[in-house]
Amino acid sequence: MTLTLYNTLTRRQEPFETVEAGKVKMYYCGVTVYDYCHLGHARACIVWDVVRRYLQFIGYEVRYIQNFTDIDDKILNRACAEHSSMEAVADRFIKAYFEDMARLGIKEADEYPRATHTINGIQRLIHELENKGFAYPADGDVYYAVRQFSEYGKLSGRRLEDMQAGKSERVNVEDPEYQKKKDPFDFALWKAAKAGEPAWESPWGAGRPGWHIECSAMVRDRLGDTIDIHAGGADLIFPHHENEIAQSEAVTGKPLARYWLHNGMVKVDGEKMSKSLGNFITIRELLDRGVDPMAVRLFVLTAQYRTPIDFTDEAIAAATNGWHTIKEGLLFGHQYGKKLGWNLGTQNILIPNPDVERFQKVVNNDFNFPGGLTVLFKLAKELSREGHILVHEGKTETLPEELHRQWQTLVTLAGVLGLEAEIEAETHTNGLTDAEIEAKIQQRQEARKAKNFAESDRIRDELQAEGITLIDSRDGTRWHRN
Ligand SMILES: Nc1ncnc2c1ncn2[C@@H]1O[C@H](COP(=O)(O)OP(=O)(O)OP(=O)(O)O)[C@@H](O)[C@H]1O
Ligand SMILES: [Zn+2]
Repeated sequence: MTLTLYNTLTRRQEPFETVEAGKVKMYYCGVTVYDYCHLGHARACIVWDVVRRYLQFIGYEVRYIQNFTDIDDKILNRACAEHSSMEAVADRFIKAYFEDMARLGIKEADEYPRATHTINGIQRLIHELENKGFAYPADGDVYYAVRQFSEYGKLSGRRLEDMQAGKSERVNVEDPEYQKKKDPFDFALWKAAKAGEPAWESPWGAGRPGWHIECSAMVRDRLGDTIDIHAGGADLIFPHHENEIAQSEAVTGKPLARYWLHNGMVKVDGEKMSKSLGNFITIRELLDRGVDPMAVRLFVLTAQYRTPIDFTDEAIAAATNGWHTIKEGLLFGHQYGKKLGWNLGTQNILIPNPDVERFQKVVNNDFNFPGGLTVLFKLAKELSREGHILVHEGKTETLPEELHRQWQTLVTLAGVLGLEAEIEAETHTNGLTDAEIEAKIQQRQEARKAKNFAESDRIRDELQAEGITLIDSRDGTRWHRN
């Protein structure tokens, strides 16, 4: 079974072959820290978290680096508005980032370099670019000369000539930078200090780095000249990633990344969810509304990672339903394992296991996580069905060992997608486990059949006292915790 990935660079799906056998070097362009993260950032972080988990699951050793852009006009504007410093704003939102991502179950990256901690690496790279004729100073700024890099545009498929024709969208003649550039498409590697802004000494005068150069420097510092996967949102293909390639490859003469992978956008009414547009919901707002973090993961994973998804209340509600189904399956072992006489920990689910094979086969096709989820849903539904049979009939249809294998498979595969149920909270709320509640409902059914209504009322009251409400209907009795 080979993993094949759609590579934005080649516009084809290709077999995944790493530079070094068995090892993956992966870099993801993280957030600019001037506000709380929204659902769009959640999608990007969840997708790359799951990609990393999956690569580890299939046996790779993964080194995963994610940056924080902690110097930027937007951060400076916020610091100014709050009479605070750029560093204080960045620190506050980095802290918030970790809180939000922990709630979503995102595993921490191996390292989180920050632009302001990489100034030496950035300056080294600019210096080399200048020596090789790809960069020129202009009045305290330094610009990258895009026409010197013959492959400029290879990632995005944009050619300078075409952009020239429609240049109005990109070029602002009023912009003071425009006056300094040799070509309107040149971009800043270094910006001269403005009064009151943070600045670092450099051979070009005091100033600060441009945005694109920080990633080229961080990749080189932490991972080397050529990495396996460079990831980010599709909104970064142009100009950010195009410029990263131009910077890094001009210096090293080697490909910056073998595979360029891009997640699709979370949209609202067809537009990118974005801090700048103001059409966003933050992760903490969504979770504080009571949306389960695992439902957010499911919302993200039910779409192929490259396709755009619309954020709607209905989509979140559907994901919540889906999560309840998977959660019931995940809790099966905790509820019924003992009763089924499982000897926990004695099985090795990975040999030979058709469900794991099916999961891997489908996900190997360009990280098809929605396809992988169908395997999880099948297992979860089957386990829930057996759970109900067990409660009502005292035994299961399938052999306990086989159910044990199915449950372990579900837990393992759900873990690859970062889906985990909180065992204590779910099975022991109000002192009664789901199985105990189901058993009491069954006793009450039997009392009612025998027309022993005093007993059936007693059971109802007993459950009510435990905070459990029963709802009788023609199809049987449903229940919920209050
Ligand atoms: N709506 C979205 N859907 C999916 N990914 C997104 C979305 N918005 C941002 N991202 C991704 O999140 C990561 C961090 O983004 P960054 O902090 O640069 O946000 P941004 O694009 O400036 O956001 P905004 O436009 O909201 O200010 C990038 O990889 C980016 O592509
Ligand atoms: Zn980047």
